[in-house]
Amino acid sequence: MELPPALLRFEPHPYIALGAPYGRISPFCLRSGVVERLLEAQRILQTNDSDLWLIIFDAYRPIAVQQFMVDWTFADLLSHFGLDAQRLTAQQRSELVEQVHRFWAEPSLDPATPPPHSTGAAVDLTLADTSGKPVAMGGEIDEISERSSPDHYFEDPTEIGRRFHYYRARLRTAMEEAGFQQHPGEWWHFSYGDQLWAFYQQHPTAIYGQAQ
Ligand SMILES: C[C@@H](N)C(=O)N[C@H](C)C(=O)O
Ligand SMILES: [Zn+2]
Repeated sequence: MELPPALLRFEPHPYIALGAPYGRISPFCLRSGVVERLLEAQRILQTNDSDLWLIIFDAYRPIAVQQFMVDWTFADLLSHFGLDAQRLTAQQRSELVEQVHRFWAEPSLDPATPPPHSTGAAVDLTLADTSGKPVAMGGEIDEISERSSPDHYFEDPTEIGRRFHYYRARLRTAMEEAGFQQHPGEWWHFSYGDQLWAFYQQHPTAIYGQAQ
């Protein structure tokens, strides 16, 4: 189902802005059981701090878009390091591919291993203030760096580091209390009912497979 207006979203959608092939499909869709839990997470968040809101960065992602974003991220890394795709050594290529797949799931077409967002059960999100502006979390969503680890600022003694950790903890606590599982390497990625959730929650199987 389409996300309700009670949940803020990034506009324009970041991957549509990059030209990702959604066709007529909305990226702001999720399983209804997942939407209910998101609303519950926002309610929990606001019982502790009424000035904070959830803001959705990305939700449902067709496999063609997963492939597009894997290719886009590879090209972005090439340009970041000033490398030419035609002149890569085998080792350089495999190191770049490994970096991409530390953050992006394989765009698998096998129904037994669907990419998380293709199930409609995974969501990338952050916190916003009362004006709808995303809160500084000490790293950008989709950033390929050590800062993306949820506990990156855990022992940071600086005031700003403590603030980043505080907001990351607020997001995680609200989402976990509503039943979500956080990705161990990405502070912004949560799911309910997909394979990653089942693995960490020791649930015998995922609740949701690839959505059509
Ligand atoms: C990179 C991020 N947007 C993301 O969603 N990562 C997970 C692991 C995925 O690709 O499903
Ligand atoms: Zn994600």
